Amino acid sequence: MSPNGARPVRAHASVDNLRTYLLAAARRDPDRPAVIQAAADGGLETVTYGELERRVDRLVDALDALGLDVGDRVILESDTNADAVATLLACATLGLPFTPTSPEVPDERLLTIIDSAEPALHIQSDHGQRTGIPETVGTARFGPGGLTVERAPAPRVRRRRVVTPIDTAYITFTSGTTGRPKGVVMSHRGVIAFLRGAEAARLVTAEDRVANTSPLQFDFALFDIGLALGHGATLVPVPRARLNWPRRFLSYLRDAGVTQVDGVPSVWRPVLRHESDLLAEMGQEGVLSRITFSGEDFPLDELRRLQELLPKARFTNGYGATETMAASITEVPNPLPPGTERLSIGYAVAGAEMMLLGSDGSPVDEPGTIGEIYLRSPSLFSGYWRDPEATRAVVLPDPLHPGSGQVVFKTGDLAHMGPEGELYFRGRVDSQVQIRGNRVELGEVERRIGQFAGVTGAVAMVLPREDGDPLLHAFVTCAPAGPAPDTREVLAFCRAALPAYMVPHGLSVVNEFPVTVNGKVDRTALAAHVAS
Ligand SMILES: Nc1ncnc2c1ncn2[C@@H]1O[C@H](COS(=O)(=O)NC(=O)C[C@H](N)c2cccc(Br)c2)[C@@H](O)[C@H]1O
Repeated sequence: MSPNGARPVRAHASVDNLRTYLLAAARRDPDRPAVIQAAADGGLETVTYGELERRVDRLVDALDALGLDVGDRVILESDTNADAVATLLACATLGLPFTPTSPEVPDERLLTIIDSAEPALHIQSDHGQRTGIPETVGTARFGPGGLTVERAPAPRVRRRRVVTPIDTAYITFTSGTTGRPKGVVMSHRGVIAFLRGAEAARLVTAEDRVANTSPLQFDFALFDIGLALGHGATLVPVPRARLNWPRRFLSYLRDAGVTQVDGVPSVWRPVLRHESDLLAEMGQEGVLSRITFSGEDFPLDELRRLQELLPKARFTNGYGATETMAASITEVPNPLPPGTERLSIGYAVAGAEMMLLGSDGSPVDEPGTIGEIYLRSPSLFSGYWRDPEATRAVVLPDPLHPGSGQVVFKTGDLAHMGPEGELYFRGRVDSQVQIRGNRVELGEVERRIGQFAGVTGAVAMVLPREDGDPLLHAFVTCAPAGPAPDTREVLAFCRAALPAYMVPHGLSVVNEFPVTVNGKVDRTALAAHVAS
């Protein structure tokens, strides 16, 4: 509280603020490396925890001078790097919710987000290319030299005094399967609760160098920042240009001394296809000690090939949704036991609990029976931005104690329980399709096709049709060396193991699967492929 009770010059961050949590290591050992990143001259540069904190505080002063109030939104558009991290920490210090986005997000999507979030400020890096930000939004740039304001935000009255743990740390807009982006509002308390829960998984020590390969608007990137800095380790953001060149990607990891790589399964596809020898060499060196993946099922044949090349590495399957940051972190045996059909998503992280409910809302505790995952978690989001109806659809009264005021998160994911209560992902509720009156889990079809010799990946979907039943169609990628698999043989292979209604009506061989900006397989783009 300010001494004479007058409006404070700036709200001060209390306990449990993203900035205090992520810069704790700067107290202990300011000279340790916080970020190792690509330098302008093409080499690498290190930013220590002490230097990072200095940049944060300089940005706090500059942002504070703009007179924004706790809760005023800031769009942070950048690749992941030390100055982007400093900027989001400066926002956290002042209680300014940041909406992370990245340069490759198309203009019209950014404008949709701006229209919804009504931010006070858009900040991009010194060399950011974005133009056309609406006049109602202030604009600024950040860099190692601090903040440059191009257009000051409209003045406003400051009403808040303290940034509390339940204030919003970030609002990240998910594309959402329904198309209209939904703003996931995450509080400081929520994101810190998940990061604390993840600490119990002991993924990282202070000596680790954690490579982030996700774009900033994907909360996997925020997790990587939190995981690395929260443990006093070193974050190594991988420039997107490097990700598309497997050789440059691997040499970057090697040059930076990366010990862990976090990313969605698709980041490994080009490496497996073009640079398996170099990866095998690195596997023998034993520097890469952990691979953490999340976002979607890791196709098992690709995972097995990755494990063969990295026999000394540990593998971690991170499962969960942005609405709770995530839910579980599960060690994957390396090598996968032969005959493994599915990866476990284990148990919720410390402090949270997953349970299965049947479509009638009653608990499912019979091993093997499919139910929908409901999550009880302190990292539950505050709700969808300006969309109470969508919020009410997924934040539900605790099914075990409906009158208690307790709520759980309805994940929309299906799973079955194993013998010890560990869960196995069985697809999304909305990826169950009806084919000729039969319920089909597309993942089952994909799994069968993926077992066909020479097929390296399979995606199944129903293609809408004006008249008659929707048609089941499959897309496959195949090994670059071998011949393209014969469609008739693949469909016969499916018929040998699947009921007729689960056998695709058509099959298309594609060179590679298109991916969304977050790196997940882009099913919409695939469907358009057939329509074209
Ligand atoms: N490991 C899996 N196996 C299978 N299906 C997965 C996995 N992880 C997700 N999914 C699917 O993706 C949905 C959710 O998508 S999301 O909101 O974009 N979030 C994400 O993908 C990433 C997630 N926020 C996250 C962020 C940081 C760390 C971790 Br650790 C996880 C889930 O509901 C699942 O359907």
